[in-house]
Amino acid sequence: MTVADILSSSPYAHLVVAISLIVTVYALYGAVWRLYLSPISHVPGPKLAALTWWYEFYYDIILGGQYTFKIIELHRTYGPIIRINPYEIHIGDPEFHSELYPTSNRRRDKWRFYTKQFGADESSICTTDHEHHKARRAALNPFFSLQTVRALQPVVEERVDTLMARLHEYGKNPGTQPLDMMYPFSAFTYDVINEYSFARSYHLLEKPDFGKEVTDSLLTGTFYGKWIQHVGIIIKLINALPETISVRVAPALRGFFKLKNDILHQIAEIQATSNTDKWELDVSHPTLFHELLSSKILPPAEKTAQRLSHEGQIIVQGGTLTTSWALTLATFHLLDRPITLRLLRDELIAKIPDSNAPMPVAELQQFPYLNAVVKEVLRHAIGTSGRLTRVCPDETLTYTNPDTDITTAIPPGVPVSMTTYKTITDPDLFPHPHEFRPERWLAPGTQEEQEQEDHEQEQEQEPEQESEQQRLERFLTIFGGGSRICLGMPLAMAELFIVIAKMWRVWGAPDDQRKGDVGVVRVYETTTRDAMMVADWFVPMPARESEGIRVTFESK
Ligand code: HEM
Repeated sequence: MTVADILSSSPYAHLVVAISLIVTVYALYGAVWRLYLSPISHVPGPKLAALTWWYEFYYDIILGGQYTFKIIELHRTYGPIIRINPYEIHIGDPEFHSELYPTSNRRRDKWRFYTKQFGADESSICTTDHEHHKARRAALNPFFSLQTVRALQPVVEERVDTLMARLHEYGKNPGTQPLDMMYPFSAFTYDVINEYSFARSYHLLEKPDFGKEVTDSLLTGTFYGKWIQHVGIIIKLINALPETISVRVAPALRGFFKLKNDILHQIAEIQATSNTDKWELDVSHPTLFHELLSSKILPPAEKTAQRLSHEGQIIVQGGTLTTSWALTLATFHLLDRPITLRLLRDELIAKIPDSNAPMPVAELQQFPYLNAVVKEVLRHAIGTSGRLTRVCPDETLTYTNPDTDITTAIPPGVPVSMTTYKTITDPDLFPHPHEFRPERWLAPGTQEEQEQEDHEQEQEQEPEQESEQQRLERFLTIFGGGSRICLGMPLAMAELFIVIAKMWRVWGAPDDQRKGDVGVVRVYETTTRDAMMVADWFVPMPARESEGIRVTFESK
């Protein structure tokens, strides 16, 4: 059959051929543009990644959260600056962090492809425009400032005491199953963020299974993130369906919908008391929504229930799994490397003679070994394992490769990202990166010697010279950086310091029993493999077959 035969065989044949031609020419032009004409065509990287999104899709969706690892491998092949998809550049040099995420007011927008994954378009974390984000963030900041967190420490402490009581009760029953620590710690962080922000506690800590379903649904939500990012239509379709149908289509999202609805419901309740004498009176302390609804910074359009619910949703999601994973890893690593637990307990017992006395965070943060443990725990926990992408709309960034002295210009408007996981596992910065070594954060010598040394150095050195420890801290970019730095950092730090101090002040390991201990904690069939990230679902995920970080408690 000739082309002429085909064209004359159907009245639509001409149309089909014309459309095919247009699509082919368009695809060819797109390919040529991406490979040779794009403003970032000069940046090294695999041609396939520059040509098509399917490259990233393959690693993240088909192989499951693997692109972060692939990016690190690509850096080894192509150098510190690479192109990782048709539009985005990735930088693997930790020194570039302060340039990409500056603390000054240089504009840093976000990229829609990055923000899509959170499924809460009107929240601060998803706000692409720099100035718009600044306004939204300014309204949130006072509620999560260091001062507010310290003032609301009793809210955190009440939940820590409940957590401790639950663990003690658990340990009284020798026949009970080992505990996957992610559940009690997630119950704790979930209760805290809800009580702290919305004066509402779900009391997951009091539930027999520590509210496992809630933690599982939050984990499922993170799994959907990459799908939403790559196949955005999914969330649109699910949202367009009536909820009764959407929970059937995606039953794993049931918990997520409940979270959204609860938040919307609470906002409506608070809005209803506005301008009445019930405003603030029906809760134990002002809530985030009281703060936002009465904000003088935000215009009315920013105070809609829909927008505030997006803000609330991110705060609950962001405030739960990140910190609970860090606490879970702290439990494992301290028990897995007994010398670290022994040194920590020496310090806690010496500095906190009465284990029932209040432990103000500001004081705990002065304990050198506890500080080192928290930093090392954060480094292992990674926080957000995915790359953080920014767009500089009005400046040309330049990156100079320190090995070759070659400078690459990054035109305005190009999405650029860095990955904290790469930095904190870099053996040149953190030797034996997968080992738990709090001592890397301590200066050599005793604390007193070090203080003396620091003092002498201060006298001798130019003020801008940084010590090795300060340099390492600069690379501990777990909370992000610049104007978009984690909102909940002071709260997360308070939770980590208080829980680790309170727990290990009174619980010992089998070979480390002290006077006044309430019991013994043992690792149960858990190895370092269970504590390692093997997939990046924006938060780090351990191996699928892992049964979690499991321990047993034996109360005295
Ligand atoms: C160890 C615990 C935590 C880690 C490692 C962590 C990490 C991060 C990181 C890396 C970002 C920046 C994301 C970006 O650049 O797009 C971020 C943002 C954020 N975090 Fe956290 N986070 C933690 C705990 C918390 C807690 C307890 C809260 C509760 C309030 C929270 C709420 C948020 C919010 C609302 C944002 C968005 C801020 C904005 O865009 O202005 N996080 N977090």
